[in-house]
Amino acid sequence: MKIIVGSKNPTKVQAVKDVFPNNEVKSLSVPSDVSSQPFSDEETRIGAINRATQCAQSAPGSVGIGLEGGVMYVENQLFLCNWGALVTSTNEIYTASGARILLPKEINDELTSGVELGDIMDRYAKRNGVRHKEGAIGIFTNDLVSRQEMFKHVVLLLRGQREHWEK
Ligand SMILES: O=P(O)(O)OP(=O)(O)OP(=O)(O)OC[C@H]1O[C@@H](n2cnc3c(O)ncnc32)[C@H](O)[C@@H]1O
Ligand SMILES: [Mg+2]
Repeated sequence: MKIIVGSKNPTKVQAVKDVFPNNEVKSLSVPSDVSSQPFSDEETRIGAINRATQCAQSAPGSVGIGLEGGVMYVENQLFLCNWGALVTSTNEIYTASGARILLPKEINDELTSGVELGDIMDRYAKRNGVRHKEGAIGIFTNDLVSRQEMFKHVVLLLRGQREHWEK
């Protein structure tokens, strides 16, 4: 069974390889068909499903996985949110969410003026390519949890649900 991940972002591709070490894992750049910076749980989840569906349809018999990062409000405070989706070759859809952590107010202000989180994070952390490495979650957890590790947990939730329901 071939697995196709809907992104070239190494944190996402490597998370899938970690969870499916015995499968062929390919990456494919597909649009999420939601905003480049999703602003709710719902929008982020739909982005993940859209990516996974396009991957599954790109090669008959394969499984598609979509991973999407976004932000969401909880009682007027902005949190990082993450969603994953796994779509089978018969179009069964499994979804799971990842960790949520609070983002500082100054990031909220820049995001609402239209800048993408990935770009804000590089300036904020004075690092390069944060979205492809530790991620915002790495920066704000003192590098204890990386973006890849967070996505790995999401992919484990996807794999486990599929195994449970297809038994
Ligand atoms: O190439 P793709 O797969 O699109 O990877 P991406 O890094 O753009 O990631 P997403 O589209 O899933 O994330 C949506 C936006 O939120 C940003 N983002 C989400 N989580 C992030 C994180 O942990 N660190 C840095 N940027 C993050 C990301 O850079 C985008 O601007
Ligand atoms: Mg993106």
